[in-house]
Amino acid sequence: MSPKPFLRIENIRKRFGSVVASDGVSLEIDEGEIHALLGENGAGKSVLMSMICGMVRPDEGEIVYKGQSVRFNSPREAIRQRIGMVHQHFMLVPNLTVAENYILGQGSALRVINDMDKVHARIRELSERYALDVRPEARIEDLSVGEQQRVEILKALFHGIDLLILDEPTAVLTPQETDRLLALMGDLVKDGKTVVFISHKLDEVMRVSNRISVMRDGRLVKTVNVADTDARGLARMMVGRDVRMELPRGPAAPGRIVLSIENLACRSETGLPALRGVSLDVRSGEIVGIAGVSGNGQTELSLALCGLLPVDSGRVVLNGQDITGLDPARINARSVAHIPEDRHKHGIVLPLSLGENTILQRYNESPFATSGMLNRRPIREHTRDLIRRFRIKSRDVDQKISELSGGNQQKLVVARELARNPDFILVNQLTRGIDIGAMEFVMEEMLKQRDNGRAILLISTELEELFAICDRILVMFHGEILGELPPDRNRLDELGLLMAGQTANVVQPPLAG
Ligand SMILES: Nc1ncnc2c1ncn2[C@@H]1O[C@H](COP(=O)(O)OP(=O)(O)OP(=O)(O)O)[C@@H](O)[C@H]1O
Repeated sequence: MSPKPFLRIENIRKRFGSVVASDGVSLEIDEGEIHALLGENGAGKSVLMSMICGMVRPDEGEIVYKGQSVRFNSPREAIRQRIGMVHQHFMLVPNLTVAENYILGQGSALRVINDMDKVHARIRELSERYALDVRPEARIEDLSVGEQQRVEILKALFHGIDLLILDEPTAVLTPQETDRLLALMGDLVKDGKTVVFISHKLDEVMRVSNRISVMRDGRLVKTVNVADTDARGLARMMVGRDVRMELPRGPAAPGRIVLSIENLACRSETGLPALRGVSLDVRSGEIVGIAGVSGNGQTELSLALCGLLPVDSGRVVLNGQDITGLDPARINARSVAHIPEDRHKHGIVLPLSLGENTILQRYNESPFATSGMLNRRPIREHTRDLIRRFRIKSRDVDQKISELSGGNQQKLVVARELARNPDFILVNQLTRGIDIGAMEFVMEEMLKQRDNGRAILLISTELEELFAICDRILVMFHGEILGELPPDRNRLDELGLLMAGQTANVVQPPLAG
């Protein structure tokens, strides 16, 4: 007889108005396994996991955990039963320390650990045991995204968990941080814990999981052993068709210089030098990639280009005009599209509707407004058109964008920005959170924009994305451009060396001008 499953979900249903997020899902998780959950954007992965951790209440169905039927009314109740979840967007209070975040709202549950010294000691102990590098006194706002994620994971361990659910944990991590996280999952399992993680990255899913469940349209398609499948088969199961791993594309035909960056220097939000004299040109009809380990000035480069970070010295010239130091609205108005790295901070306004988000920068433009009044019909028609073309899974244009799945929010940002017919498109992490079927579509759209003469600067930590659509790749290290390479996968080693800051044996780009 097979052992009783650790967690059994039976015929779970969840609707949001007319959207069926879970349509009778049954799934079993074994104790001590790493179980990956795959599926297209909006397939219902996050909602399903949120029901297990008490964030969302199912309409119907049963969750049987450690042999008992359970129904959690809040994440706190789930944590009491030793189930923790780390969400796509972290739930930490930025101006508090790590330790303060952990005890926030704990009340009487903290009787056992009733003074701060003990809390700090416990955090240090767990941090050391799992090599998490988390300092209890560190303030959340001073930490990088990768560090904040480790703080979230340690928070779950601090409260004591047997089951850890991670929602797209590697989307925001560098390759090195990803390796570290995957190793951590292995360590947790060795300590008797069970891990469920959601991902769109088939290679990492294949690397660490024991079993993989694929969801589509609110249903479970299948659960497979990792040994019985491969990336191509998984992609087909997810999307329902074969996904091309290589995009066909013709050579670029670069024209005039659209964007010219000259010796740009600026500091990060925390006041440290971030760009140390960056110079580059982007011509019409080409996609220039910026590769690099994140934290080497890419964030500051994109923020400075769209007026969100002050420039210390140097110039940014767009279509022959100096735009250095202009405010974001003025830069926007000069035919610059921006697909930001952090969509919640710079891309969308969560409490607004899809329609309102679609015209964020055009709310006083014809046909969307006349004499300061919004025209609902053209806004709705334009939004509906984008939803249809980009296959954005949504209920209605008046729906709040916060109700969309993460990948569908990203698709809306990409669709909105490309629809503005910009001369220059600045992209930082194009496909973050987007499923592999939609990724193919979004990358093809970028190539179409290139062929229509747009100038595109694509900053990415995903080398595959850079190889797939860029015409040349520049490498950033310590706030400088260290070199340039063609998008040739055979030169991956050279690219890796440049990303690590080593310039020996690498051909330098010709001097600009
Ligand atoms: N609070 C909500 N109100 C309305 N609809 C919602 C809400 N939360 C989720 N949905 C809808 O439920 C469906 C499933 O969403 P879910 O976030 O689970 O998708 P996902 O598989 O995690 O997608 P992604 O890969 O893009 O993160 C989507 O159509 C989404 O718009």
